[in-house]
Amino acid sequence: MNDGGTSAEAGAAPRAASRRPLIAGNWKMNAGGQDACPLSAAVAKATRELTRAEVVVAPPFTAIAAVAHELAEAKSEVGIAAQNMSAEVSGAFTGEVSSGMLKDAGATWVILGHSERRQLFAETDESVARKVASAMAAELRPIVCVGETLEQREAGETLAVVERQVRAVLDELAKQPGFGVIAYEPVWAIGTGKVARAEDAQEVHAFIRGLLAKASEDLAGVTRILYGGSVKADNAEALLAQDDIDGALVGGASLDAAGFAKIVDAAHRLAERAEQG
Ligand SMILES: O=C[C@H](O)COP(=O)(O)O
Repeated sequence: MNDGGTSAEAGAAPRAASRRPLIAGNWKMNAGGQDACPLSAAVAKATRELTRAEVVVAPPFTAIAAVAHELAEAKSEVGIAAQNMSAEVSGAFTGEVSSGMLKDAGATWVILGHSERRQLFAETDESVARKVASAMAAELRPIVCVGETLEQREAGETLAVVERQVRAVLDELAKQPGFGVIAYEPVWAIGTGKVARAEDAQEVHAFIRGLLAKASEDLAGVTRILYGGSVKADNAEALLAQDDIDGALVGGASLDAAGFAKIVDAAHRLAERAEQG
């Protein structure tokens, strides 16, 4: 990828055994009603044996409690993420949902700073950083999304944009290395079917790891960096095989349990192969 220069060294830390691949399904504003439980049950069933990968689903707020109940009944290891939360703990914030409410409902993860939140709901690096701090204080694991728009990419600004977004949350993530996750999602690849070339994605992931290493080598070694943007069963393996791609944040393809399970399977098999040397 030809992009503007920045200072972080790429690929600062080798793939660590502690970075179990994580495949998270962001349902976005879908499957928030009657369809949430059958979908989560189908994901649980289809991924049960794929234990080398960690699996998370992110239903809309309205379905979190029902999905948590469904997964508990199934004795499933599939985790639950919310798609957003308030940085505030409680009070007069009509329409907002706090970290405590999400935990009570059964979430242990929260997606923060998704590009749809940044673009459509005016979230900024500062507001995302506040949310990350609030989530971590409540022991809710953040999946922090970063990524450039097409315009920024074409202007050669990819690494500068990603650096700015990562730096905004670096101090928080460094407080508890490995607790939070970063998802690199080039905005032009989200929901468009235009997936980043694996080597281009790897370059940005290595760059992000280099930024983490500036805070601490430990942080760089244990932080999982997911790729997101039109990940599907047929392109997952090439992406997940990259040294610094530790999983995927899947949108559209996570609404089909069988297709989603194929992505999890790719991560599981790659991890198995890596273990066998
Ligand atoms: O959170 C998920 C991403 O926005 C990717 O969505 P997508 O897989 O539909 O492109």
